[in-house]
Amino acid sequence: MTGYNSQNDVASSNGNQAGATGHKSTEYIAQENHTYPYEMIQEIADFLVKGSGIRPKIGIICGSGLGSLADLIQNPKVFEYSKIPNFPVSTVEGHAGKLVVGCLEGVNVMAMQGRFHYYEGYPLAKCSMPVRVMKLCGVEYLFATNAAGGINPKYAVGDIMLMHDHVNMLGFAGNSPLQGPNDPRFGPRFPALVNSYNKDLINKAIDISKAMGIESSVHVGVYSCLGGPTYETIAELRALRMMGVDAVGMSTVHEVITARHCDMKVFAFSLITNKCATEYSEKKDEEANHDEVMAVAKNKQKACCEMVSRLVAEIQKSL
Ligand SMILES: O=P(O)(O)O[C@@H]1C[C@H](O)[C@@H](CO)O1
Ligand SMILES: Nc1nc2[nH]cnc2c(=O)[nH]1
Repeated sequence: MTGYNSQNDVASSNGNQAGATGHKSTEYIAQENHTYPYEMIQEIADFLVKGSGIRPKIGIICGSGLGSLADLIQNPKVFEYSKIPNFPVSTVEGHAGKLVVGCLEGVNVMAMQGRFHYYEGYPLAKCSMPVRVMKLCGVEYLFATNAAGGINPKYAVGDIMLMHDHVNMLGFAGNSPLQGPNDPRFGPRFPALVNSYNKDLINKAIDISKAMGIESSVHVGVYSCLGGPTYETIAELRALRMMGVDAVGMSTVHEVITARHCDMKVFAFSLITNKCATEYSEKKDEEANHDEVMAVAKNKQKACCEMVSRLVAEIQKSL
């Protein structure tokens, strides 16, 4: 271990502060931005590969209430986040805080039962750090799932939206998981994000939805991530709709950015857990709440699990 702890007080690591030239070292700037050096990510990846004896090809991030996706995994080796060196811990209900490594449909996979959100107090680089860990474990495909509010009036609660693009509201505000010094071993300084969501995987998922008989409740749309933890105001929802956003949440975008930066193929979907009101109303039952989000996710976990395992089986055919 390098001994570096991203939660350390930056000022206490005086060895890395501005030198005689007045310039801050790259390592110091990395610490200041709470980014993880490549070597530290490598150490976490080595710990997981050694501990599981597996090099996963697909990484899965389970959204709120969708942790049962990881229960599909055969011969699972389970790592509690608190036992993984330098890993953050999950603090949100519906995010168990476990990493499950094993086999799904004949493919080695790694699933996060619990992700890290910006509103938990973690900087974006820390929220999406596990994606880099996945990469160094050998992961080539990222499957990211989330619970989201449906803004598109055609979406119903319980529908699935396959993400084909996103609007990065945190990025509009100047925040990025790639902020700070760039390590080219992960990817380029200025990555392009057009075609971030793999078209082939989206098409396969559409075919799967037809085979499952659920195509009328599966859509292809645009997701936007806000910082949370508040749900949106009516004015914000109207603005998002005008921007072409179909579903809104508090995650995924920074994970996708990190995955594309290191050239992973990305598939992502939102489970629509609530309809976002765009008209003013005093009715309490029209307000979004996390209990409803969790209940809908629990109800729909079977379909979500089937979608994921069938898509993994499709990937297996092409390996
Ligand atoms: O982790 P995801 O994006 O699935 O969770 C969503 C966003 C918040 O964490 C929570 C709000 O209910 O659900
Ligand atoms: N931001 C946001 N996140 C959600 N997660 C589940 N539902 C919602 C929602 O309506 N808004």
